[in-house]
Amino acid sequence: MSSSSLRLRRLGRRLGRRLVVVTSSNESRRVTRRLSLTAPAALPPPDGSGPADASPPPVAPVVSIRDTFRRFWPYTRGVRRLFAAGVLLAIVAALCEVGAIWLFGFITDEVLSRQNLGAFWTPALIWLGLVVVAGAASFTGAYATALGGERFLLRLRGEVFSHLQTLTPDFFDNRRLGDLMARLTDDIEAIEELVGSGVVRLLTTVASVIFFAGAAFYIRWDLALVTFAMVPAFLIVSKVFASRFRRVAARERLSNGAMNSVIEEGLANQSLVQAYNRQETEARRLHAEGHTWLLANVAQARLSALYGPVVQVIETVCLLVIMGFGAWEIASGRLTIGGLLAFAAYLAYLYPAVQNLGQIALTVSEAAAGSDRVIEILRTRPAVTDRDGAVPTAAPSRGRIDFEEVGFTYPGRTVPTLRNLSFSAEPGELVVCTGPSGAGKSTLTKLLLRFYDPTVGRILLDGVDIRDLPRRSLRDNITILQQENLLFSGTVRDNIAYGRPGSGMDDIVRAAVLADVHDFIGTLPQGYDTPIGQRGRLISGGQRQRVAIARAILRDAPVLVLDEPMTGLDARTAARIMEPLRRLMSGRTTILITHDLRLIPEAAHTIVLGTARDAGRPRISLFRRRGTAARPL
Ligand SMILES: Nc1ncnc2c1ncn2[C@@H]1O[C@H](COP(=O)(O)OP(=O)(O)OP(=O)(O)O)[C@@H](O)[C@H]1O
Repeated sequence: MSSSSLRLRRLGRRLGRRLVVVTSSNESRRVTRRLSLTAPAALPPPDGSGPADASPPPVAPVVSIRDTFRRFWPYTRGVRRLFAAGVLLAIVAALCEVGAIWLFGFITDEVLSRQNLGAFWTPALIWLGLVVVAGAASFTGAYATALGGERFLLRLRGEVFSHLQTLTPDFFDNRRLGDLMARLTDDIEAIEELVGSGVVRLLTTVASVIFFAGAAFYIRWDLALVTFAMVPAFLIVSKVFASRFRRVAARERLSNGAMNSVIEEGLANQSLVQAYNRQETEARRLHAEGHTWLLANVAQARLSALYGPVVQVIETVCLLVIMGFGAWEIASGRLTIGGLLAFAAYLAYLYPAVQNLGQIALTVSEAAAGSDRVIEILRTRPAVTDRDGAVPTAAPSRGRIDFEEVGFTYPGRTVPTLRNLSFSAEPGELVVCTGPSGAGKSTLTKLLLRFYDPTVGRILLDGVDIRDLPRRSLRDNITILQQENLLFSGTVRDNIAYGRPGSGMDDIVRAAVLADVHDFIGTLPQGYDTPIGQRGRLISGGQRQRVAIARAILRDAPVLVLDEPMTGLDARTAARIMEPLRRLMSGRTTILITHDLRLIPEAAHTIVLGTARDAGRPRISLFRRRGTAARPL
């Protein structure tokens, strides 16, 4: 085999491999990662109005590629210029490559064949110039496309996240957090690959195919026709391998997900694992999942390794065909050696571009599957919305609360959780809500915060039906303190200031003093700037509770809901919290949910809720009034 044909083969192989193998494996990995994460999602009703977020998670609907574009193309506003620049610059780079290959043929004929060094310099310099321009264009184009794609992702992710924040907590109770996270990451990337960089890739690949095929035709149209007959072979091989890649990569993603959950669970529950001496069990679980992952990866590697030689065989057949016909054309004086080499080089660029087209088609249809899952979230309506013309309450409100004949049944349930619940809390008054587990005490809080609306009856704040208030205004008037108070992983100061963003240090310290946590904060290494770890795990339960009380004091809302504030605390810690709690409750309308009847002062109003065992009876079985005076604990 001549050195020029060897060079051609190498050139063809290198280019082909670069454009084909890498793309295939990366794409299929990405695509299958998404497939493996496909999880139950809510199906919108046929009228397209979307499911309410309280519905159970069904399967995501199938959305056509056109609908996907219609839905997400508006998000490219502001970045379309970047995408257009990406396309134009990629086209410039491709044109430069066409020119460079032509010069390669020219140098072969005019310089090498004729051994005329004088004719070398000008084309060599132009070639170099073209390569520099192609490099600069391709760099800038890739940069513009990446920038556009990332901005698109940022906007879409922000939009989906904001929408998720409008959905009631029940939506999240019915979903797997990991699945939602996958939608916010992988699935949104899939949409970008379809609507953003996918479009750029498609246009530039089509342009490349036209340029390289046109150039090959220009050199020898009959030879081009013969060699183009080989194109379907690339497409078939590409398709066969891509589908296998997808299946294998899907297995890899599945086992990767399973392995990650074992790691996540094991690490999250470290104290339980160690306390129960289950380290070996966890290690065995990880090994089992890791082994499945290993098998899937080996299968993937096997396919990748096989793909190269198969493509190489087809390339060699192409090359031999070109050589055979080329030799004949050269012999009959219709083609020069330089022309033949340039022709072969054009094909070396053309074949991968053609394969890329097949790959794009696959990616596009798979990416549409990911976009279904995001559309499904965007279509989900909040179970509770603001009424048109809802007017905010006076800020702050007086804090009078009325439950009037309130009844509530959770979506999908038949037995009501609450029935005929009526009580009033005057401004500053304490109402204690007690009853057995499952009686609906926390449900009452959810209704007050409008996470749900009552099925019957109504709830009033200062005499206004809370359905007539914007939810933001309603919730600004209510502070909730739960059994397990949720803290963030920031500093103590961040966590207290969360109650009222923009609070000054003086206010934060005052709240901490009232919550009896200031002295403790003083013992921390960095005082108020000490990080408190994930969910505040670096401080004790009682300390967490007092930080949460400081946060609630800073928030300074007229209505306070305390949901089992002492649960999980020992008697001494609970006693320590009493005083700050009293200060917090003082002057606020307080609904205290508790099992602990010792907490109930004589003067408080008490609501006792019934349980499901009270078959046939109203859930709210008793409303007792022990007194009328409003008194803190
Ligand atoms: N999101 C939900 N969907 C369906 N049913 C729910 C939901 N949340 C709670 N329930 C049901 O409603 C009933 C009341 O629950 P709730 O949490 O209000 O009880 P609770 O009195 O606060 O109980 P505990 O004292 O144990 O905290 C329970 O039977 C519970 O299973």
